[in-house]
Amino acid sequence: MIVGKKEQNEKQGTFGGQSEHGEDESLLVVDNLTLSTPSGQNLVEGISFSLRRGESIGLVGESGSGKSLTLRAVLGLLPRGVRLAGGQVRHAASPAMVFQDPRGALDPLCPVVKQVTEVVRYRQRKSRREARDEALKLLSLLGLPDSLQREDRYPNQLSGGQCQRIVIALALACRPDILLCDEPTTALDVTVQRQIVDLLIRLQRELGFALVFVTHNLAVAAEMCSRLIVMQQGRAVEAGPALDILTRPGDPYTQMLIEAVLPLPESEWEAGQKEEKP
Ligand SMILES: Nc1ncnc2c1ncn2[C@@H]1O[C@H](COP(=O)(O)OP(=O)(O)OP(=O)(O)O)[C@@H](O)[C@H]1O
Repeated sequence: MIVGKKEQNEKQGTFGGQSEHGEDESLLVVDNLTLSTPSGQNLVEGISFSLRRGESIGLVGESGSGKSLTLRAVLGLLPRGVRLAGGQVRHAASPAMVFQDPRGALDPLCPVVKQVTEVVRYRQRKSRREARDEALKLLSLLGLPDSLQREDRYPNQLSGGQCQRIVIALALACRPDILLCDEPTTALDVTVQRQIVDLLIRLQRELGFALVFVTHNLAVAAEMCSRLIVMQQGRAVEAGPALDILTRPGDPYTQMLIEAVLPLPESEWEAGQKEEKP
């Protein structure tokens, strides 16, 4: 069952606001989520986590481990052929999603500033003029060049990194309390990946949204997120603070993912230092 704030409040009284003890409640609770095919094959099994405002969690694992399906269940958009077979997702605020393929997520026939303006206008209920001003502010926040703001550029006139920034702007135009990112750096080259990771870290600090970050790259996840869930074949094999998982992996699969991250080549200076030591 995927339940929003209003329904949840009706069912359990306090979810999404202050608890009876005055503590802040979670913005998102994924409780024993199980997704299956119509024939009953489980694709995701028993995934649980919760997030408060400003917290971040990374879902890590190899291709096909169930990360994207988990994220889609949080968004409430399961693909055809996948059904909720057990558990529930409860959110106290509506999430927005940054998809993996930035070009595919944009309308190729509409100038990018107009795309952001339309989302601001619809989601923030602003006039066309106010919405365009707000859209331009968002684009500056995302570090897009002024030229892009003055001229009406189409997605095919932008680089992959610029398209990904526009896709992030579209998600932020919804003023989300929960941001879902599905491998947002996979389609980009390594230097642009770095910029997008830094951008998301800065935006989360400034705007305070809760973040669910899906990636197969353990190093990126550990940098973005304070907690990790390591998934294999639809199940969580390990979950906990990112640092603990990286330094003391409890499961051989996690160990294998850590070893799959290539170490940086040892610099000549470091090599020299080692040789000098007795
Ligand atoms: N619409 C669908 N119908 C049937 N099976 C599906 C469907 N979508 C995904 N699956 C299966 O569910 C499993 C998990 O898929 P999912 O896309 O969540 O993996 P993932 O961990 O996100 O992989 P990747 O990193 O490659 O995106 C896979 O075995 C996949 O084949």
